[in-house]
Amino acid sequence: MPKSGKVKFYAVRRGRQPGVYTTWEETAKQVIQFPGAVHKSFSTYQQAERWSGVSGRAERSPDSTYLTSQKHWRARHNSPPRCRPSSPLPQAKAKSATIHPHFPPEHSATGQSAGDPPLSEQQARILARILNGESFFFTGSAGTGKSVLLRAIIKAFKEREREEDENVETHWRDYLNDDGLGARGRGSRESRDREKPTAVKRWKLGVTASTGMAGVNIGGSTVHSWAGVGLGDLPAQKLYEKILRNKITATRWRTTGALIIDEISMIDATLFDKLEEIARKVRHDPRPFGGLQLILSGDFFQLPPVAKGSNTYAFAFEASSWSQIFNRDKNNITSLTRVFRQKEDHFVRILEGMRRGLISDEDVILLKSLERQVEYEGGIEPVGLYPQKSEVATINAARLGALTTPVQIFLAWDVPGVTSSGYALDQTQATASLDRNTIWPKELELKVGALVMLVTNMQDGVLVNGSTGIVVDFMTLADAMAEGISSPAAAFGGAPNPETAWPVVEITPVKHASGKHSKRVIIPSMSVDVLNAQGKPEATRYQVPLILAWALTIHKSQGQTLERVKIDLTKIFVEGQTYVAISRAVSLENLELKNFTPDRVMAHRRVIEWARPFEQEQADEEQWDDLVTNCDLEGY
Ligand SMILES: Nc1ncnc2c1ncn2[C@@H]1O[C@H](COP(=O)(O)OP(=O)(O)OP(=O)(O)O)[C@@H](O)[C@H]1O
Repeated sequence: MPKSGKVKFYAVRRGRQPGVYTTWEETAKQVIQFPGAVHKSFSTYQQAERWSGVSGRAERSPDSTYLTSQKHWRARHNSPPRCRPSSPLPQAKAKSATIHPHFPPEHSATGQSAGDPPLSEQQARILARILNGESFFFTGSAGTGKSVLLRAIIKAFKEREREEDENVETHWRDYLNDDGLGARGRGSRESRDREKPTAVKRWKLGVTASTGMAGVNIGGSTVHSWAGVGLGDLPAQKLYEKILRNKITATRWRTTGALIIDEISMIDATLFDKLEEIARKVRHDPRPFGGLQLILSGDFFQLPPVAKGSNTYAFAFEASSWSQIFNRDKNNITSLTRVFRQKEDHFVRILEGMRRGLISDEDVILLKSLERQVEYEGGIEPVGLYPQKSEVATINAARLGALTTPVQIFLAWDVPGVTSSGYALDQTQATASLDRNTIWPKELELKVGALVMLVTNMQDGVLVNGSTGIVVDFMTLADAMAEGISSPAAAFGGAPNPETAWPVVEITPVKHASGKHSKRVIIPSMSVDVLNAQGKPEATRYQVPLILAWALTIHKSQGQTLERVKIDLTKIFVEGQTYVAISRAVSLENLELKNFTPDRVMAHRRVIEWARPFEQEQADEEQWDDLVTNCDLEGY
């Protein structure tokens, strides 16, 4: 159960059997599909009982309370553990505090990329397990820091890979040059015994995602391109043969130690199984995924795989090979539980219910009350989120057209590169790839007064992907500096033309983070790469990293944190869409919601059923951890 505070007791006021429950599984039985169900979570039993209005009917189940670690407990005891009467009261949960991780040198995690916050204890623990070579799937509600953790993992692997490259080079030199003849020669006993360096590099990491845009966001490619499977439509055997014909792709499969796939919720089961089979065959290794360490990230409650022709899809967790890699025995699925994006407990709780398709009557009333216009000081409007592309284009064009100030057009400069198989793209292909895989526009029309959103991180930790503002002027870099207008350090990376007048943007003040203020910045041209599977640019676009922000598709907003949001839910058409949209907002105060009705809250039934046991088990384990941390246990 995600928490900004600690949640332990579920009070059901209206449901099949009102009362207090200690597990979500029991609670869900009372409220799911019960018309008008009302429930709420509390950190103490007394509060929950009072709120439920039902006394003496608590369904406290010892079995569920001590589920996972009780295996260990029961090996020695006949009864569940109890705190000694003299034991101190439970403390605030230490594990939700932010800490700087400490690891032994061989597993040191140097942490997050520039501008990211330090990892929480839970994020750091997952990083440590991944650096120990375990395949791992980390999931979690929106805003629990999956992307932050992923960036830290990539950074740690890159550092290790550099060290490993140096070691492998030395190892080969020793292996080949021993006795001056090489190990293939007559060499000494020592040289014959020397182990041949392995082809697989443990720290060589494939950085991929299910979509091009998600891939660009983490500095990787699509998993399709990395794997050399094109659209992945052919049978596995045909794809395998295709890969063998391409030496570079086959070598990539064979030498990689670990593979990241981000936004795994959008990969369907058939592709997952095909990749697994290909991995075994290409790597000549019978283990699942050919022994490749798999690092998956994503949230199945968010956007599902894109349905093709038949309009049906199966989730990756329904793939037949999934449970060979991720299962209870390995304990290698973890849900990040602390929500960082939203600070209000109440909002976090509403989102948590919504993620599972649940909404109480009280919360419906609250969400309906958000259909109002929020007045912001300084007049910077919220970003509008809509389900459909066509709506977005119309709204932005109309709003820009209504401004009477002169238009400034910034044309992107696209530079073709090469694909991972060495094929040089032409100009049209490069532009098509950039349009498909990035949100950066080919042609950007701006006017003073336009609402814009930044589409890249500025590495300063202040201006981030998703920051919004209003264009207030156009200036050369020199003039802006003379006027004291700040220019992000990253802005100089693209060596922009000194004669060009670039947009000056008044950035929305960030209310919910300390040390951040409204400010004017000049945003010159910068660059974005679509990388091929070898990490080299397949195409590069130089452009001002802004888009019009009166309207944005919910799809493109995935992964973003938005300070001021306006959402129209009229045309919601897929499970998870309402949740993705609303969870972009950081506060209820700065959220405008149009046309909210409970039926817009849809979660996929198969995802709910799949997630329940492991989320339950994790919640129980955390309760267990609390118990042993906070209690002086009797019986040991
Ligand atoms: N350990 C942390 N300490 C403080 N803030 C954090 C931490 N981890 C993440 N955050 C912040 O929480 C917000 C959401 O993080 P992030 O985008 O990584 O979440 P996510 O789980 O990937 O969300 P989504 O599923 O919506 O894409 C960001 O503003 C990020 O800086």
